[in-house]
Amino acid sequence: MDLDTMLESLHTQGWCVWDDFLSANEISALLQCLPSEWSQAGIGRQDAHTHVASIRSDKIHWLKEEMGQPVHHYLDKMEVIRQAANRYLYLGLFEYEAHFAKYEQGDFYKKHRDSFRGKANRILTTVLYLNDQDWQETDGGELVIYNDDDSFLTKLVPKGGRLVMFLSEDFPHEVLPAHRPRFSIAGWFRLNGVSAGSLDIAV
Ligand SMILES: O=C(O)CCC(=O)C(=O)O
Ligand SMILES: [Fe+2]
Repeated sequence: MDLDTMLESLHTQGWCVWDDFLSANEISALLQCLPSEWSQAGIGRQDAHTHVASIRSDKIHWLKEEMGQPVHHYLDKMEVIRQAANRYLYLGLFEYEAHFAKYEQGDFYKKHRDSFRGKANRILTTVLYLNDQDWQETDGGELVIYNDDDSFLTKLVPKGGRLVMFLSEDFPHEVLPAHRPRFSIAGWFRLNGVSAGSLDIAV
């Protein structure tokens, strides 16, 4: 996979898988940047963090440039993707927000969409896996992606260096319970969220 193939896949099918997007060395450098403190993940931006536990049990920590050179390097690569997606797919992506996610044994994220039609804000979802290369199906934690009509599309093991991207509105997806600790960076390219006259920009 390269940038052109990625753009072509996003254009024709709305999703793509880029294996070895980062090398094993780049992944271990990112793992050195993992935070020591994690927050229980929420659902939705305005959500009061209620009823969350039945839907997702992962823990997250938002990425910041200051977290170190490997994070900086990752965000630089995402910036290249943002500009390419805007230039060739006219997606109008304005910014990128991303968090580390930690799924401990048994953790899951039930089927959901990352964005809802009409509230277009998150446009393009990215998930980069920070696990070993040899993650097996028996280790659980697969990402299952569905079509817009909820029919099964594909099931992907979260092996290290793999980058998955899909249009946030169009693909319901879920994370099956992990049988061993599972680390990732989940991110979203967003529009400049001017809604109801108020600016909604990730900080
Ligand atoms: O970790 C994954 O494979 C997907 C995570 C996800 O769906 C999310 O954070 O919204
Ligand atoms: Fe998601």
